[in-house]
Amino acid sequence: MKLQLALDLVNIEEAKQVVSEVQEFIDIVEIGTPVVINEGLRAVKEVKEAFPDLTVLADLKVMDAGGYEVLKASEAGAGIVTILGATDDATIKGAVEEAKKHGTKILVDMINVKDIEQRAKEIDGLGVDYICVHTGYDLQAEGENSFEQLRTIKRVVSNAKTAVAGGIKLETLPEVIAAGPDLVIVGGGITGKDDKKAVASEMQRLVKEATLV
Ligand SMILES: O=C(CO)[C@H](O)[C@H](O)COP(=O)(O)O
Repeated sequence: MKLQLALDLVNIEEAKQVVSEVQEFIDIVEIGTPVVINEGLRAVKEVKEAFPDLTVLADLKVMDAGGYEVLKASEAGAGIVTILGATDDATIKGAVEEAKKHGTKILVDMINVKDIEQRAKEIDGLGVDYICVHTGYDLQAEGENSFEQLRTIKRVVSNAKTAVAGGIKLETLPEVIAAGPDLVIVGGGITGKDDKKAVASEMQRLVKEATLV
């Protein structure tokens, strides 16, 4: 089980500052969609250059032109690129094909997919690396989370690894870990805390403990 830090509401300098505080406790650093919108793929490039030992995920949430967008993110240094599960199979296949040329991994974000079970089964046959259930900010604000969806994909996905994102906090992490995802993605649960190091350290401890069981 791995821990990914999601950076969403920062610029490049702030991103580097946060990563420098918690880098020893995380496996993957996500350059979130708002950061890419504000700063472009330069954010991926600069963070990868500053932290070459960390895998950088570019949260592009690709919906079309899968091959081209994966190419550009890979050139910038992304080790993982996100594609939306709600898009068509052709886009996902194009992304997977391009990713293989660069050794990049594809994480499919199932945000706003209505029939998670059916779509996860379909996507699991397309050669992607991760299938991720995700409750976005707008539904988090309505009190939703992805924990039940995580149990669903754990049941039906057999090729890809599983991931979960959306509002995970230190207090809810044990419930998430109990469902056994391969990747736990945490944004505000770390970045919103005064002592980011302490929270990230404790999260890493819980994730590692579960991995050893
Ligand atoms: O992709 C995202 C929003 O679309 C976030 O990166 C993801 O939800 C994790 O952040 P948080 O833990 O703050 O919800």
